[in-house]
Amino acid sequence: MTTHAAVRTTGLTKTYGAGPSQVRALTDVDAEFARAEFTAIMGPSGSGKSTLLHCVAGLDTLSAGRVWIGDTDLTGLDDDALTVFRRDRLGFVFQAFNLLPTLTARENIVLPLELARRRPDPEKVAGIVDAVGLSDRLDHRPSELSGGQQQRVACARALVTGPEVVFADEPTGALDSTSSAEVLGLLRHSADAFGQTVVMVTHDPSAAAYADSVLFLDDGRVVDSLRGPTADSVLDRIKALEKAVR
Ligand SMILES: Nc1ncnc2c1ncn2[C@@H]1O[C@H](COP(=O)(O)OP(=O)(O)OP(=O)(O)O)[C@@H](O)[C@H]1O
Repeated sequence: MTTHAAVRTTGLTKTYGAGPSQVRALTDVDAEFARAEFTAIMGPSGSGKSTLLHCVAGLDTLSAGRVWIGDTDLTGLDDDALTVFRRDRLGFVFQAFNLLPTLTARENIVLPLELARRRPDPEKVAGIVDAVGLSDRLDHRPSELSGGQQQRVACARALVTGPEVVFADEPTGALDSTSSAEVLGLLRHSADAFGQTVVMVTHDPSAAAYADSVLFLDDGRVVDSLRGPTADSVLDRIKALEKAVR
């Protein structure tokens, strides 16, 4: 299956649990995330944002439907193939940083290359370290870094393998506004300078304004989208959705 989009879903449905306690987190989601673009996913709490991100990133299984990354049907891969695919082709940034505490910043950054038994290209690694502005903190452990610095290490780690798609789940949720701007600037740069596709879940309209477009979810369905968002236009759209739901 050839597709122009970097990431595509058809009929993506996800339910948790069974019987009366079953929760339908996503219903029949058809979505496309354009190549080399930065897309934000927004929506009220519980609307299915994290579930969508986890399903398209191969971190969770679907109940129905399909997910393609480029020409690869993720739903057709077994667990081992999926692990290798995620390691080699995707990057992840989470709200909680998820760095290994006993490793230095430098060791955390190159870990994905080591896991893939790929030799770090010193020039490339230096370029990424430079882009994240951490050259003087590389020998520090995560506990010796600020939250913003830890998240920049996590971004460098996500970018070091040159992934096609970077998935970010509330990457600025635990950061102050200055650190948030640095991390969002990095994600923007990875789309603009490296042609990477970025898909980010956020609650924050000013974070979404860094994206090329915004996909709005409500109650497990895609209900709206917006190109060229600004913080104000995103906020207006959210208010309109809230009114429509009421
Ligand atoms: N592991 C799980 N088991 C059962 N229900 C779950 C599980 N994970 C999520 N859900 C439910 O699925 C729905 C969507 O959750 P999800 O976390 O994707 O929403 P969200 O939009 O990311 O929310 P938030 O903004 O609060 O993080 C919610 O009703 C949630 O309670």
